[in-house]
Amino acid sequence: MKVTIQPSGLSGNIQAAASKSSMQRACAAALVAKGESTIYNPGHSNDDKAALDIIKRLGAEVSEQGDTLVITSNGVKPVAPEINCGESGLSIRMFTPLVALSKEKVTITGEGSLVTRPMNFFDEILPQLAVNITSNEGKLPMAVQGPLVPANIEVDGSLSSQFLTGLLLAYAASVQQTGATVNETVTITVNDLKSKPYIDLTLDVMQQFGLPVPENKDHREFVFSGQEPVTQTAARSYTVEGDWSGGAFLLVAGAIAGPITVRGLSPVSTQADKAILQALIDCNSGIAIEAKQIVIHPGKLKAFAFDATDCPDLFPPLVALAAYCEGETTIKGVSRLAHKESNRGITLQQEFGKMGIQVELKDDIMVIHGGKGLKGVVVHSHHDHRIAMACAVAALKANGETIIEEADAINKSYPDFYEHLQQLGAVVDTGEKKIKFIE
Ligand SMILES: O=C(O)C1=C[C@@H](OP(=O)(O)O)[C@@H](O)[C@H](O)C1
Ligand SMILES: C=C(OP(=O)(O)O)C(=O)O
Repeated sequence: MKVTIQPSGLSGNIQAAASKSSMQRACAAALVAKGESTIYNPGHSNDDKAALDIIKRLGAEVSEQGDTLVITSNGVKPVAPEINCGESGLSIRMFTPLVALSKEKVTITGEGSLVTRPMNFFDEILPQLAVNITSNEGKLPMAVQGPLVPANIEVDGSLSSQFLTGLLLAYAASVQQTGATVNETVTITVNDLKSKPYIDLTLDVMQQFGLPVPENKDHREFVFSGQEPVTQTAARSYTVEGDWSGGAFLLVAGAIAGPITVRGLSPVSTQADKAILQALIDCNSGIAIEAKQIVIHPGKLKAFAFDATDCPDLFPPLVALAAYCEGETTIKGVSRLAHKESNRGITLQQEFGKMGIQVELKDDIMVIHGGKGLKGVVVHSHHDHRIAMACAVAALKANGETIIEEADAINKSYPDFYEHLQQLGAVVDTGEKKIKFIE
């Protein structure tokens, strides 16, 4: 799918989409926490759909009640021999240890970029937890057979925090259901953990679903205390948070082409990408952060310095912002980008290069030479949702029309993104005819 964007000014209000990080964790927690979970504000991105399909295949029942989902689960009880994680890195890394809670052998597959993303963490770690695993040399497909038995282990957290998210949920489920560590403790020790706030989100969701929460010793050791097995748990409800990762694109769009007001982003969220606020302040955009909304408009934008090591998904919106900031913006953490949906350091360099913005990669630092104007050209998403969204936002003040190829990549995290830009007044042609109903 091609999307064409004309230079546009924005105005008005928009509600941020549901966070796939929050929604996918809620699906996993509802599966293992047992009993009934009511999920408010559920997301409908492809990654969210993948997570819902996975929990159904692992035995949960999901019913839609208006805008709400009710998930009923009796723990991990696979009803299919295979789960498909679509293109979701979080789903595969979070659900693999959960699948391994069962004694059934389950095959784990995925699609698109996921088949080339590294999973060898599991080849090394799961056998230490009594799980049989086969993989395609550290890639998909994998097959696992448990039941996983929590043990004291030491893991590497430098490639991704998502593996740790999966282990934390699996240990919590096992401790709660089998009381495996009654009278003792069990510890996951993590070396060089990156994307730390994502682990805070995991612990927050575990707590909200009544799962045992380990003691977090400086993001270095996670210590579960023993407890008696729990057979019955009370019903619970969870509201999926507004998405700071997708919301960052809206906020940058406001800083480039606003004024706009973004609602539904909680200032007290543990989401990593809330850190976009600091960059928006540092670059001199006009921003007012209120309890229930953020109002943002362009200022005399200037270059800024930012460390995105723990919030790597901010690179694409930050590059779009930096392109409009006078001077050399530096962003640290490029090495975190190699194994996302595309190799994002390179794809940002290529696509913004086409728009006339020089992006340099110097070891772990990205330098963006901004403030000289952007050309309206044809760019390509590399089938990466965040590259498509970065290009779309950058296009808003280019000197002519921008065409984004494979623009439908946004469905992975933010299917309503182009529609939201249109609602804010951007001239965006998605090739889809809109039928207007007259009341
Ligand atoms: O746990 C999560 O929800 C995520 C963690 C991050 O991955 P890494 O931990 O691999 O950096 C992030 O990039 C990804 O989009 C979502
Ligand atoms: C990298 C991403 O997601 P995941 O790793 O879950 O596929 C992302 O959303 O940018």
